[in-house]
Parts: sequence; structure tokens; C-alpha cells
Amino acid sequence: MIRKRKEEKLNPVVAEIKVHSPKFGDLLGKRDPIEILKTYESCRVAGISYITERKHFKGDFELFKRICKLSHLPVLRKDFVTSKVEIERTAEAEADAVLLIARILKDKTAEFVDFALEHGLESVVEVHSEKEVEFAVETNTPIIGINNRDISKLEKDGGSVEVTKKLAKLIPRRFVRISESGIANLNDLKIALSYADAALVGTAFMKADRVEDVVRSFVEAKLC
Ligand SMILES: O=P(O)(O)OC[C@@H](O)[C@@H](O)c1c[nH]c2ccccc12
Repeated sequence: MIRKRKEEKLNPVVAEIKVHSPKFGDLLGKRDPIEILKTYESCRVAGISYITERKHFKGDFELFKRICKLSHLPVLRKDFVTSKVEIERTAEAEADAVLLIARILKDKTAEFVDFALEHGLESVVEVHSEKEVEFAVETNTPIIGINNRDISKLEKDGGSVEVTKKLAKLIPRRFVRISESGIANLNDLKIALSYADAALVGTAFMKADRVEDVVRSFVEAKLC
């Protein structure tokens, strides 16, 4: 008798290929970012995130385009987008989603979300405060990202999933909610996924000695 393989419930984890952090410095080392991508994919993460910002995160738009072309998973472009040209570039790169930061765009957030949707991109509107949640819920974005850190502090603040706990309940369930940043261990992940629909992790994966082991532990952990 062949036992039916029990449907494995995987945790919805978006894995970030984060090559540099203002707080920790170089995260990539001598590794090939495409190998990191393949490792993430082999661990059955839900999606891929990549920061294209150059100055503080050492992003590389050409690498971003390669990631979009090579990955079979949804790819999110993270940057401090302030112009619609950047949305067009994201769409031309054949990405699936673009981060739009409510702190930056404020009352232009809704217009930028619609522009992204018109260009075939999903948007992730990022919030870190109640005020920013107010901007986000007025838009047509399908996804709201709760940044557990204050992005203006460039990661110099710790970042706690308590921010997700505080803001998630202000976000109607018609939105997909992603808890982002400062998710360092399975306890953080458990809290994040108690309030949000998915979790986005970068540093904890990139700093791991054995990336595959840590990513797999996050994706396969029994959290309930
Ligand atoms: O490395 P962490 O703490 O797991 O965080 C990842 C991601 O959330 C973070 O890099 C991030 C969230 N929003 C951003 C906007 C721009 C640059 C980076 C980010």
C-alpha cells in the first residue's frame, strides 16, 4: 500500500537576495547570487525579493533583470521608487511586483499603485505607522508590506515583529499582508505569521552559515 504523501503545509516565506546591509555590511561575500536564488527556490519559498537600490544596499539592476528571467517564482523589486519611470523599468525587467513606500509617496501612493497595475505589476505598499496604513488602504494595492523597521533609519533600528502585531489589525483582510524585516528566528516567524499572511526574510538567510538549512527550517517549521 503506497501511503498518500501528506500534503505538506509550507510557511509562506518570501526570501530576499540581500547582498549588502547598511547595518551588517557585505552579506554576499564571494557567493554567486544566482546560486542563492536556486537555493531559495529549492527550499520552496513563496517568492523572491531583491533590492535594486545602489547606494546603501549595493543593488545591481542588471542582476535584478537576470533574477527575473531565471526565477519561476514571483519576484519583487525593492527600491525607494519616486518616479513612474522606475515602475516602467520594473515592468520591462519582467518582474512581478514593485515596492511602493507609503512614507515616501504619501498621497501619491494610490496613483503609483494604479500605474503599476496598468503595467502588469502587482504593488507591495510598504507601511511602518498607522498614518502610512491610512494611505495604503486607500489604494488598489493587492498587498501591503508591514516593515518592522523604520526604513529612514537605514536598518540602524532593531526592528521588531511587534510592529506587525500593532499594524496588521488595522489592515482589512481584503489585502494580503506581508511582515517584513527583523525576522531573525522561528519565534519571530511564528509571531509574524500569527498576524500577517506571509513573512519576508533577508538578513537571517544571507548571514546563515548553511543557508539551505535555515531557509528550509523557516519554510517547513510547524508553527501552530
Ligand atoms: O534583512 P531583513 O531584516 O530580513 O529585512 C529584509 C527586508 O524586509 C528589508 O531589506 C527591506 C524592507 N523594506 C525595504 C525597502 C528598501 C530596502 C530594504 C528593505
